Amino acid sequence: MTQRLTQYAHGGGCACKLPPGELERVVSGLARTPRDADLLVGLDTGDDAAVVRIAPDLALVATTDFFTPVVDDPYDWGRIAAANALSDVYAMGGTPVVALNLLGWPRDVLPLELVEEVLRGGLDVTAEAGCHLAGGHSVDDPEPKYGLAVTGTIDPARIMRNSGGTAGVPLSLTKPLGLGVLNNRHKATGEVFPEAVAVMTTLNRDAARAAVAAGVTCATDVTGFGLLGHLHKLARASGVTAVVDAAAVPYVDGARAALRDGFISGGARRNLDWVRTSVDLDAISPDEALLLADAQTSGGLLIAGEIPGAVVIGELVPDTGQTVRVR
Ligand SMILES: Nc1ncnc2c1ncn2[C@@H]1O[C@H](COP(=O)(O)OP(=O)(O)OP(=O)(O)O)[C@@H](O)[C@H]1O
Ligand SMILES: [Mg+2]
Repeated sequence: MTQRLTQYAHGGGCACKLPPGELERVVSGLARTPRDADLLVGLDTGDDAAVVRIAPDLALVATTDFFTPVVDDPYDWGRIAAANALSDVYAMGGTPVVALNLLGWPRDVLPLELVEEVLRGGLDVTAEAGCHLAGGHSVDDPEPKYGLAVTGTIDPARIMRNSGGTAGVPLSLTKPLGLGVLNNRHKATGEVFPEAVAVMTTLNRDAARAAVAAGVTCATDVTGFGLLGHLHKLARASGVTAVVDAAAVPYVDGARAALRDGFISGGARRNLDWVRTSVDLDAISPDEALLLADAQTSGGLLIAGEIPGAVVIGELVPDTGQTVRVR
């Protein structure tokens, strides 16, 4: 491949998100806007998507996500970005219905054939999700960016909120971690990690369906703030403490080696700095903490409950004064 897409990105995938503390500061003013009763999920708890009731038994789910290239292959990047954008609908328990492309492209430096591959990847994944891809918006941009705005539907009585967790419930994770360190290694060396690409392009659809069917009321997806960051948000919003068994957390092959070889992202360190004062990490090594804070792209669902095929990584307990305790 002559053009390495990741070389045009200052940071890759969900690791290019604004750091969590800064994001909460900039959106806090918006959350103070008076809220209509039909806005079932708004900005209050920083949940995965907005949910608006439009009929007694029907609500819309709306979300958007886009980011810089996370892999060099344009088709794979398109698939990953689309799976990631759809994921926020699944994380609420919804069904995606229509998606619009969001595209930034440095038209002077990168050939248009590459964009066609990116968009083909996005189209294939939205089609797999049974979601229409029916438009978009494109700008000339020094840095390539791609993602989707997605609208879906949801049963208002079966929303999985990040604030819906209760003590005594197990915590499950549906995809392995380590995507951030492996993407970082790929960007630095060009090595390809097919297992990581397979994980990132897998839809969270089946996991979400299983969770909704099991009556789960609390879930989120694990993306740029890492497992520790998203678990911190979930526990804080739910008013509980999340206990994690570090040894039970699954990783993609090669993740530990990538950490050992120094391919940790700035995002992982920022995530860790953000949660450090609220999280008890005394039982694990600094390296293990970095892996748990590793910024994921198109990661799995973190579910307060159990579903077939997901790994139980801990449980929710009554609030101990800290949001997360790793043991
Ligand atoms: N510029 C913005 N204006 C208003 N709200 C925003 C803005 N950026 C983010 N948010 C909101 O802040 C919250 C956290 O955003 P964030 O992108 O971390 O979560 P997310 O949508 O679950 O993303 P993902 O799971 O893909 O990483 C969400 O409720 C999101 O809608
Ligand atoms: Mg999310």
